[in-house]
Amino acid sequence: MIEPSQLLVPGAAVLIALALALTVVWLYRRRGIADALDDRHDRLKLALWATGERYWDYDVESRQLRRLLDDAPGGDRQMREDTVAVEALVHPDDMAPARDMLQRYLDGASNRYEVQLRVLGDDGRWMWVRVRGRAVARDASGQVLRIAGTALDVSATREAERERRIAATVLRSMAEAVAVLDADFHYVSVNPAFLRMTGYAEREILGRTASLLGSAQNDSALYRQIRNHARQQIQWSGELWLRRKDGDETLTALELRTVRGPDDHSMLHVCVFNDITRQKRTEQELRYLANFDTLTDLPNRALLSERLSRAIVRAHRQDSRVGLLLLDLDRFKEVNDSFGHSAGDRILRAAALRLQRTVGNQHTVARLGGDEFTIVIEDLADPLDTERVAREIINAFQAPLLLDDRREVSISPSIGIAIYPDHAQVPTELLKRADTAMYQAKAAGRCTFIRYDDHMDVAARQRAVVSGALRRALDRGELRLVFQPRMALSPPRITGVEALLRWSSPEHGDIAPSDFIPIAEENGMILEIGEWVLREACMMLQRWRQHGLDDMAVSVNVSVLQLLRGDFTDVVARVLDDVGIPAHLLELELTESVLMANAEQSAAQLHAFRALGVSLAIDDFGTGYSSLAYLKRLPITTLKIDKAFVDGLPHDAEDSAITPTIVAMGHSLGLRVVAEGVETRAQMRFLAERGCDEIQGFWISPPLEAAQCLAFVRNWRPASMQLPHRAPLVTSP
Ligand SMILES: Nc1nc2c(ncn2[C@@H]2O[C@H](COP(=O)(O)O[C@H]3[C@@H](O)[C@H](n4cnc5c(=O)[nH]c(N)nc54)O[C@@H]3COP(=O)(O)O)[C@@H](O)[C@H]2O)c(=O)[nH]1
Repeated sequence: MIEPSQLLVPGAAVLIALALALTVVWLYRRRGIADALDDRHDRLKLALWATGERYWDYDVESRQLRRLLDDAPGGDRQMREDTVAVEALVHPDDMAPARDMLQRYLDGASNRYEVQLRVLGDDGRWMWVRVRGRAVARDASGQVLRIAGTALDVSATREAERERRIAATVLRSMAEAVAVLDADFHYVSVNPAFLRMTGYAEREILGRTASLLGSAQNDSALYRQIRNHARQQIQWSGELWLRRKDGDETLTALELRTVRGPDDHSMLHVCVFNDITRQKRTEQELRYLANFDTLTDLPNRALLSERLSRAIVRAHRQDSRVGLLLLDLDRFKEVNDSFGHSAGDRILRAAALRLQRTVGNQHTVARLGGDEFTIVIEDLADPLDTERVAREIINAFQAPLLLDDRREVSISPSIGIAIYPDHAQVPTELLKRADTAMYQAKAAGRCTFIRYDDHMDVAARQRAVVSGALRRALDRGELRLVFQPRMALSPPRITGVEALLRWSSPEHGDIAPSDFIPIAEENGMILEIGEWVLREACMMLQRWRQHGLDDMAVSVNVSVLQLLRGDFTDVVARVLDDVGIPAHLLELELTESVLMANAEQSAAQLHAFRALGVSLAIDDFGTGYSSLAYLKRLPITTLKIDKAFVDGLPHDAEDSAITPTIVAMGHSLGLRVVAEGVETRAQMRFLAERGCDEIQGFWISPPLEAAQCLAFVRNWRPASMQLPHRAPLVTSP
């Protein structure tokens, strides 16, 4: 029989064994669970490490944050963690957004907690983290007690994003047009400046090939060159025409670089375009302005010098000659002043055209300025060829130039010729020689050409010396006036004198007015000298008036420059006023050519002189090209027949026919007619018999010093002249 105690013992033992077994199982399972947990923990740790995320757990009430710190995986299985107050961790500026987000989440406005903020890193620096979390514990009423989640360091991403945004903003706001093309030269990105430059919308460009903007102005070799550079990843820069959507073409400065695309495999061509159309145009305009004369479109002095230099270098190499023609339009200034400056411009343009047509395009025709032109003739086989060209030019100018539809003007050239290497070796000297020759052509009577020779230089140098001396002559008192009496024929009496200028230079001796007045006109001194002459002549007359010669008049020669000076009427009025002689006793003599060339322009001024009461004479009448129609419109009082028509009287048939005609014509216009250069009694008789009003010339008296002139006039008696009775007026031979 089994004792209950015996029964108990095995039962207890079973129980104990069972308990032990259970304990072992439990312990075993617990160990298994712990192992499984450790495993999961490691996996979580691995996952967090792999994603770069950090685990955190936040206690809403204590506002403490428990962090699982980021250790290297596979090492210590004890995860390091710490607990910090949120305020100690989060950047003060980001506390508010963090709290706001928390509140929204706690209020249920957001189904997860997500925010980006700066937290203090392990190294003590702020770093941007993206924080995400959800509630992991709630109380019975559903209130969130804890939130757990992960935090990811996004500093680098944010920096990259910031840089991308800056780059995009810069690209958008860049003045330069930027286009990015893929490896096959298709547009993949363009900026607004590019769209503005090309006139296309973005959708019309993206995906299209670069040839969309191709221009025929670009050489196909240029495209090949650009593409080759791009493919070889060599930077390319240069000029490229782009054809806009509207068909217009834009010249651009292109900078092309090839870079790796974001995937690191593909190539992207980044093109930066600058619109240089205007800059180029400005450059071209500047180059044009620097080298061409804008009025005639001919090369200017600068370009001429360049071409002439090159021609000389070539001629030197080939042992050949270069001819240089320097051409000046005769009396252009007078024509210009007469017809007005815009007409003058038209004449210059027409002259330029005629020159170019005459010499042909193979020779350089340039405008040096004013009415001066040059022609460069290269490969001169014979120096005489320059004269042939000069002759052709003079012939070409025989036909008048068209001023406009209705008017035309005849203008002749004077041409100076110089030849390399015969006359000079360098362009400047060659030009000087041609200029000297041109002056000689002018002096020889204009409308002609003259080839330079060495003697001419002496004359040119002398002219320069005289010009310099003349500038000092007034101040040094080297100028004086002489006076030539003028006599009325019926009844005979001395009516007045013509004041004539004389220059006695201590260095150069007596210089004739015909030599120095053109120089004074050239260098502008005539204005000062002319005013001096006017004042001196009036003062002398006033002195003679005080000696009883109170009905005598004085004539003063007026040069074209004085006439054209706007204030000459004022000068005359002031002198008359200062000196105090009656205006009608002053006569201004203007040469016929001056007056005719300036008829239109100066008519108003002549009327102003007449309004002052001053008399006006046409000097050297018959030598110019006056028309009666013009004469009639001018308020002239006197006509002075040029000595050239008096010289042949009374025997020369032409002079004998012309002078009475001029007398009759003058009278028909109501003018007083004076014959100049009367040297003989026979001339005087002829003129007196034909009704000429007055004479002047050596037969009465040569020009006299002031004192002698006064004595001459005072002592003059009509009987001494043995004057004839007036013959009937003859108007034709
Ligand atoms: N603008 C100015 N021009 C002036 C002035 N003074 C003179 N001149 C001009 O110079 C030119 C030459 O003048 P000049 O050498 O004085 O000769 C004058 C007379 O001496 C000369 N003359 C007069 N009578 C005779 C003569 O019988 N025979 C002869 N062989 N010569 C004679 O003629 C000149 C006068 O010419 P004109 O003026 O045309 O009446 C001359 O063109 C002067 O005008 C000045 O101050 N300003």
